[in-house]
Amino acid sequence: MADTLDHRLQVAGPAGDRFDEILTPAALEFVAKLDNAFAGRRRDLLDARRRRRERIASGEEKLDFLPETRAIRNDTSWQVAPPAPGLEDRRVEITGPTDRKMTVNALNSGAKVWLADFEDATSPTWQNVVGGQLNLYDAIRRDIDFTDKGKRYTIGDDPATIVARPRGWHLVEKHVRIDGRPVSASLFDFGLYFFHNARRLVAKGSGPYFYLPKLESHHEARLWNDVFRFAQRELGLPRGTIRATVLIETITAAFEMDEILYELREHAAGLNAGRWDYIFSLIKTFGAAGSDFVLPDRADVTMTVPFMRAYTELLVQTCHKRGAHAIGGMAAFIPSKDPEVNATALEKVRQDKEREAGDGFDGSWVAHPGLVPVCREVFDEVLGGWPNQLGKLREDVVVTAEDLLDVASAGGEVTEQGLRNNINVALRYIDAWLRGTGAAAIFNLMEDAATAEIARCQVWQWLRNGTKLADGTAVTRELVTGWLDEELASIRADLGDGTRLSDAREIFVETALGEKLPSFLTTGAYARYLTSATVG
Ligand SMILES: CC(=O)SCCNC(=O)CCNC(=O)[C@H](O)C(C)(C)COP(=O)(O)OP(=O)(O)OC[C@H]1O[C@@H](n2cnc3c(N)ncnc32)[C@H](O)[C@@H]1OP(=O)(O)O
Ligand SMILES: O=CC(=O)O
Ligand SMILES: [Mg+2]
Repeated sequence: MADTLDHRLQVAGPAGDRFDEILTPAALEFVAKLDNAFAGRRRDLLDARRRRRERIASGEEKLDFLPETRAIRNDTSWQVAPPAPGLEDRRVEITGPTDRKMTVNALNSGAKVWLADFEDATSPTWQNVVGGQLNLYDAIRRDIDFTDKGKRYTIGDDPATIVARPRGWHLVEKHVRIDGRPVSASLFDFGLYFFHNARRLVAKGSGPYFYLPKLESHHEARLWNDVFRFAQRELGLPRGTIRATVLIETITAAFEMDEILYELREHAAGLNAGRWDYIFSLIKTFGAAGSDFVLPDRADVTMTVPFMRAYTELLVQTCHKRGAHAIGGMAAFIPSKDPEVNATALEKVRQDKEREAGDGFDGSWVAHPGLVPVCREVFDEVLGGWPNQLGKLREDVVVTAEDLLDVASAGGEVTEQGLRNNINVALRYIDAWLRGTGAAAIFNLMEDAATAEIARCQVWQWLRNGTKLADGTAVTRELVTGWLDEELASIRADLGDGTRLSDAREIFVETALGEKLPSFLTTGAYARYLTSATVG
C-alpha cells in the first residue's frame, strides 16, 4: 500500500481464511481512493435525506414530480446505453446471498442473471462481506468446486450473468477505517468487487454489473455515476463499461425515475421494482402522517392494490421510453416440502409473474432455484422469440402524484393475527440476522432485511396512530409488549438453545416501540452486534 495510505487506513476486522487475497494492499488502496473522493458527498446526501424526511413529516414538503427537472422528463431524445453483453435477456433473475453454496446454485439455476446480494439478503458480518467477495472472486475464475454432504458443487456450462448488489449508502463498513472513520459500505463492496473482477469479467465477454439499492433521489444516482467514472478511469476501463440497474424502492425515488436513469444514462441498465423496501419506505415516510396513511396487515398490501400498480406501471413506462429494462420484483412465496403449500406457492408466484409480464416488464426476480422454471415459462410465453419487451411503451399509462400516494387505496384491515405475525417475524428474522443469516424462510415466506423492516415499522405505525384492530381493540404499548412476550416465548420453545432472541427483542423494542422511528433497524444493530471486539 502507498505510504501515505498505510498509516491512514486501518483494517480492524479479524483475519479469516484467504481474506488476504481480497484485502490486498492494492485493493484497499482503491477503496481508500474511492472513499477519499466520495465520502463527503455521501455524508451530505444522507443529511439531505434526513432533512427531506423531516420536511415531509412536518408537511413543509409535499411529494411531487420535481419542477426543476421537468425538462429531463419531457425531453424524449435521450436514451440509456444499449444492453451490455449478458444483459440483453433478463427474463429470470435469481437473487441471494453470496455464500459459497448459494453462489454455485444460483449460477447453475437456469436464471439469466444472478443478483449476488450484499444488501437485503446478507447479514453484514465481516465474515460474510469478505467471504462473499472471495466466493465471487473464485466463481468468476471458475475456481470454486467443492463437495458438501456428498454433493459436488461445480459451475456448469451456462452460468447466470453476475450482477452484484453492494450495500446501500446508509451503511458503513466499520472494520475498515480511514483516518479513524469507517468507510462507506457501498464503496467497500463496490470497490472490492470492481477492483478484483472488472477486467476479468470484460475479458470473459461479460462486465462489472451492479444493482443499486435504496436510492432516495437522483442526486444519489449522480454520486454513483461519478463513482463509476472514477473507478473506470482508475482501472483504465472505457466509460460505460459498468452497467447498473437501480432499485426503485423508496417513495421519493418513484418521483424521480426519469432523472435517475438520466444521471446514470451512460451506465444504466434498467430499473427494478423493489416492492418490499418500497412498502417500508412508504410506512417510514408517512408513518406519523395520520390514519389516512395507515397500511393494513402486511399480507393485504399486495401488488394489485392501486398505489402499487401505479408505481410498477409507471416504472415500465419510464424504462421503455428510455430503452432501459424494467425488472419485476420478489414474490415472497418459496417452495415447500409440503406438496399442498408448495402448489399454492408456485401458483402465487405464477400469478405475480403473469401480472408483471402482462404489464410489460422484461423479466423478474425469484428467490429460489425451484422458482426459476415458473418465471421462465411465464416470460417465454409473452416474449416469444424476443429477448425483452422494450418495444412495449405503455403509452396508455397515466400516473399522477396522487396515484402514487393513495395509500388508503390498499383497503384491508389490521388484525391481531397481522400484528402478532409482524412481531413474530421481526424477532425470528433479527435473530437469524444476528447469527449471520440475512435471508430466511419463515412461515413459508422469504424474509429479508426489507420485509423485516416492514414488520417492525408497521407495529410502530399502528402504535403511533392508536390504530383499531378489526375486533375494535386499540393498539397500545401494553398490548404490544404483552404480545411481544407471548410471541417470544413461543419462538423460544420452537427454536431451543443458541438463539440471539434476547438481543432481537432489544432491537425490536428500540426500533418498533420507541417515540421516534429509526430510519433502519440494521444500522444500530450492526454497530452494536455485528462488529468485532477489535472495532470497539
Ligand atoms: C426484498 C429483496 O431484496 S428480495 C432479494 C433478497 N432476498 C433473497 O435474495 C432471498 C434469497 N433466497 C434465500 O436466501 C433462500 O431461498 C431462503 C433463505 C429463502 C430459503 O433457503 P433454504 O431454506 O436453504 O431453501 P431450501 O432448503 O429449499 O434450498 C434448497 C436448495 O436450494 C438452494 N437455494 C435456495 N435458495 C437459493 C438462492 N436464492 N440462490 C441459490 N441457491 C438457493 C439451497 O442452497 C439448497 O441447495 P442444496 O440442495 O445444494 O443444499
Ligand atoms: O430489494 C428488493 C425489495 O423488494 O426490497
Ligand atoms: Mg430492497
